[in-house]
Amino acid sequence: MPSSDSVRSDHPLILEGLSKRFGHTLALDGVSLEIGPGEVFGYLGPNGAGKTTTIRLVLGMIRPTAGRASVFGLDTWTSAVGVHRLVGYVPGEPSLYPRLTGHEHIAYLGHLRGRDDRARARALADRLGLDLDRRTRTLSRGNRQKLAIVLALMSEPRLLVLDEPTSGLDPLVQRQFHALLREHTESGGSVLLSSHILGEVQRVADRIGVVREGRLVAVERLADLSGKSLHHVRASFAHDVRAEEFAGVPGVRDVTVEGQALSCSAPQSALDELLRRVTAHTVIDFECAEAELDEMFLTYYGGESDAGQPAAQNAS
Ligand SMILES: Nc1ncnc2c1ncn2[C@@H]1O[C@H](COP(=O)(O)OP(=O)(O)OP(=O)(O)O)[C@@H](O)[C@H]1O
Repeated sequence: MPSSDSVRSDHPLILEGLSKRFGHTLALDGVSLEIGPGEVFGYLGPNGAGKTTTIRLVLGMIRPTAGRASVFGLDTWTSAVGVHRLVGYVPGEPSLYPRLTGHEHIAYLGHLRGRDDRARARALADRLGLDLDRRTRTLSRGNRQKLAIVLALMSEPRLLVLDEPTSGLDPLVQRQFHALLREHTESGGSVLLSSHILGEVQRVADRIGVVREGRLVAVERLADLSGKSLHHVRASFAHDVRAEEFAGVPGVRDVTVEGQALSCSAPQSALDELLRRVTAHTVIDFECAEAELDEMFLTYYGGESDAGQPAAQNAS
């Protein structure tokens, strides 16, 4: 039988009853979670839910009020230096030295870490289309984000912690970035990916945790969550339509029809049938947009704070 410590040291990340209080604010309230080798865990929540607080605890930047976080068995507060060797971090707003170039950042970090990752960093920059010769103060937000990704990935960390990493990246670069994440997980690396946008994590995550008011209210496999993601649908037709035609689709809600215009909300699982009914008519305009995550919370995890408890028990 392996000892409990050796079990822990196999785990890229374990949160156990992790809580953080700032004065009167309980920013994080007893979050427990395990991320396995090769797993991408999407950590979703609206603004102020506690995502950044969790990341700061995972990186050992702040001390838990209760509970603990460990990375490969190392307590992130008491062994922060060891943890930093294993973790690559991409912040939402990278803090870079404005007068240094990309190359100089790479050399500086390599010096701090005592290793030479320049060749790998150059290869990463090439794939992302980043010019390492420019001073970072002249870089666009997207290029600053690319540099942060290069700096986090170049040392081949075993756990990547990403805070809304693709918010400044164009779709082509996002695709490259997702390919890099896949390579990372295929070689056994793990990812904690925090975001308030479901779409951002949906493309890459294996499991998704929903955090609200400091509590983990649900943990689900991606396949189960995607059927629930809520969409707003609007359509204009060449002639009058009746609300009943659309209201009959299971899951479709808030159906309103005003003359020739339909609007309603539908979970992803209902879109196919809804579209069939829409295209039975002559469509002159159509719009389908994923609802903001906050709204999805209100729909599936809102109301009573215990709404997501059964799902939360699946946290493993
Ligand atoms: N240093 C601090 N002092 C006081 N309150 C804080 C501090 N840091 C965070 N909080 C509070 O803790 C709660 C959680 O904040 P946190 O930044 O973790 O949320 P978040 O999910 O990352 O939100 P966002 O997406 O807006 O970054 C908020 O109510 C926030 O105001």
